[in-house]
Amino acid sequence: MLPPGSDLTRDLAEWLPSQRWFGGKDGPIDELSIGTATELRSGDPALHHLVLDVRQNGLTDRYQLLLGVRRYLPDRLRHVEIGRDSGGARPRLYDAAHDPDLTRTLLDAMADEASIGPLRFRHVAGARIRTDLASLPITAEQSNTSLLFGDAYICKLFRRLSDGVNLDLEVNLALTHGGCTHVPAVHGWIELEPGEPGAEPVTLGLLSDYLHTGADGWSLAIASVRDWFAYPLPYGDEWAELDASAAGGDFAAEAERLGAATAQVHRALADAFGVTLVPAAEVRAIAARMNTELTATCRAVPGLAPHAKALTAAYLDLAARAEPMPVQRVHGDYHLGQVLRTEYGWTLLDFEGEPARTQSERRAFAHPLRDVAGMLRSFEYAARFLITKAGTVPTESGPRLETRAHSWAARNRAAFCRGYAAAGGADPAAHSVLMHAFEFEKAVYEVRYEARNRPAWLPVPLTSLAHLTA
Ligand SMILES: Nc1ncnc2c1ncn2[C@@H]1O[C@H](COP(=O)(O)OP(=O)(O)O)[C@@H](O)[C@H]1O
Ligand SMILES: O=P(O)(O)O[C@H]1O[C@H](CO)[C@@H](O[C@H]2O[C@H](CO)[C@@H](O)[C@H](O)[C@H]2O)[C@H](O)[C@H]1O
Repeated sequence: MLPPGSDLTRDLAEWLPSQRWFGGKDGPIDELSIGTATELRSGDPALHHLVLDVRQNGLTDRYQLLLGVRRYLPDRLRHVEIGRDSGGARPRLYDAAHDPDLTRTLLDAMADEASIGPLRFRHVAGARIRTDLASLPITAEQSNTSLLFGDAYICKLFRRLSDGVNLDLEVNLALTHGGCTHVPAVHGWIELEPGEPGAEPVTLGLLSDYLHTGADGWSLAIASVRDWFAYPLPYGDEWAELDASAAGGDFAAEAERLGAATAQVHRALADAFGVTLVPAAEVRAIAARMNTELTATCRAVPGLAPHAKALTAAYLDLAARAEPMPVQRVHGDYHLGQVLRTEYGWTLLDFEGEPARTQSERRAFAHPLRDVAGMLRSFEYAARFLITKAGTVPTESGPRLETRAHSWAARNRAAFCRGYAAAGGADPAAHSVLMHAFEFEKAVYEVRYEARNRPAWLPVPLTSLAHLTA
């Protein structure tokens, strides 16, 4: 049984701001109410699914919570307790995503395709969901919470809920059905019935293959940069002549394979969702929007202003192109942290798009080279990450390291583009106007993202812009 509503909402309002995934940390919670409460398991422990309506600054966001209820709380769950111990006067409450005794209920319900209150649990046709696995939450800094079920599944529980079908579910289901092997296969999902007739269900969770042998692209790339930075320079001052292929941990072959996998996923996305042509007039409007974002970001982050002229020139070139532009569904927030290298090749994750964009902006068709530009930005980031983390590179400093970073980025950017074009994607070298505009657009987004979320990282996009616009 849940405690009285007023106690529960007070406890939740106190607890939410301390959660990594809570998106409203920059302001107070004006009001918190319980939108839906669904008992998924009775007894002790009990499991309730809650949708919380959280009002801040005149806007309401919805969050989901698996609420565990126990008479006695074992030590292993103390760190996720919600509210205070009342000395036995009422049961203890906690975040049940951390309780494998309760999360098993999700697998059972997906295996049975159960409908419980407004919740529907689903599995893909013909899938046999294993229900004998205990869960472990991934502890990485994430905006959602993912549970690992043994080595078999990863279940991503979306914390802040968006209206309608989640993009990750939509894209992964379509690509899985189309036989694309560069995304983790989907096994099941959880959804909330729409509040209004005719509306789409709201996706609550997604159960996919857990690629337990995978290593993420960012870690692999950083290992390669570290190796290159530590590579001794044999010919006195001739360091500027060296290219990054000299180091043992060269990443270029992987970058090339990643480019090929990206082109194959773009082809699969085009097959699944179609391709349309944006007329030239609309391309001009896109270029104008890029410039508006640039102006707004320069106001917020003055360090961007010295690059504004070069960026505006690239947007004007795009506007002057006077050609229709083919567009399709794309990844939308493509970077090295979104790809996993397994023994079978590269796998792409997280098709949810840029977190700061609206759902319809994220679903909108775009030119596939936008993703290519996103990944090129990521090579720039990887190349400079160790430089901004002062003290991690013992050998050289300042301009010399920047030269090394530049040569690593150039080598891997070229390899990625080569792999992309060779596998049938549009050749980035033949579309320099698009590539410049898309890469600058992404860099502006990054400047804004870093200024808001990770100010210590702001020099990374700014330094790389200095190189790209020189
Ligand atoms: N299918 C998977 N197999 C293995 N690891 C995964 C899988 N999906 C996600 N991960 C790991 O979880 C991390 C976060 O996943 P992601 O989908 O990007 O979540 P979020 O939207 O919360 O950032 C990834 O960087 C990756 O390391
Ligand atoms: O992965 P998310 O969907 O949360 O994407 C956001 O955060 C990313 C950082 O985690 C951010 O990516 C930027 O930093 C990366 C290194 O940490 C780098 O590889 C990317 O190229 C760079 O854009 C992403 O932009 C943001 O939307």
